[in-house]
Amino acid sequence: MKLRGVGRRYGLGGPWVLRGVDLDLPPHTVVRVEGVNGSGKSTLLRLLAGIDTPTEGSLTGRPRTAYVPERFPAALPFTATGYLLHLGRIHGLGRAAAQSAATEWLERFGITEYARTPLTRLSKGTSQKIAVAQALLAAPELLILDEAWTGLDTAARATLDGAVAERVAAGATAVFVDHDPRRLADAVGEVHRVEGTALVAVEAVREESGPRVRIEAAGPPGAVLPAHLPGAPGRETGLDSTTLTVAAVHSDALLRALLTSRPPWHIRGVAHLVPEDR
Ligand SMILES: Nc1ncnc2c1ncn2[C@@H]1O[C@H](COP(=O)(O)OP(=O)(O)OP(=O)(O)O)[C@@H](O)[C@H]1O
Repeated sequence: MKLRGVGRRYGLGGPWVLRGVDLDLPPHTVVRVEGVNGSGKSTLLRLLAGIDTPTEGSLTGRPRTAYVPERFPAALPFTATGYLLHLGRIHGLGRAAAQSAATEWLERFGITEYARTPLTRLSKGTSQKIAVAQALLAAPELLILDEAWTGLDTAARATLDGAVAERVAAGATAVFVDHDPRRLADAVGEVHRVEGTALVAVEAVREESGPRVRIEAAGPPGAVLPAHLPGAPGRETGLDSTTLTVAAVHSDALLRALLTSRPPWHIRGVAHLVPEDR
């Protein structure tokens, strides 16, 4: 998805919260959005999620999108499963697929026992698990997470981290805001900061100066590597294998992308590079 000249202000003649925002969301990428309190991070995420529209400028190329808002509207008249089924249908799943996805995500978050509990009777933590589960149900291509980890226990945070990694390895883009600067630190590919009304790209210094990993991969005869791979690895094609070099922060996502591509690639070797190897 591309944003060009996007601006948002609230009310007639209110101050601009965001203005002149240009942003490309590449596949296979985790994008962190930073900024001080009240700077416009949630405003940007709502625009990306498609639940708000810009006052000016354009968003093009809308992928299948799912969104975890900063605050989950817990007063809805559904049971946990009823809500997940409803959202699954909204995300385009058929009845059976929505049912099995709802069951799977209740299990993954360890809340199967609350399947029939009304949302209004769930604890804050369990409600937040439902808020996250509804976004993961239909394998979105763009996953927008506004402080989605807040209120989750340690196990659920790890489940969400793993789910983000799965989606990104499968080609999705994940955009998130979180108060913890270490959140998804090993997976973040791009950082953007809201400064004033502008969105500024933060240099991924860590990527350029940090450790790198070399992966030797072999595909079936004639197979071509996907054009977009996590971390945009350097490629060297050998006789019967390809050597990919990538910032270590992207190596897990790259390995997953190779192993889960169709047809899958075989991993012959993985080496951590020390600076003199480069
Ligand atoms: N629906 C709205 N109506 C009017 N003003 C709004 C609305 N939503 C946000 N704002 C204003 O827009 C500005 C940016 O708010 P936003 O919630 O996007 O910031 P944020 O960076 O996400 O803040 P925080 O870190 O506190 O969550 C604030 O001044 C806020 O008061």
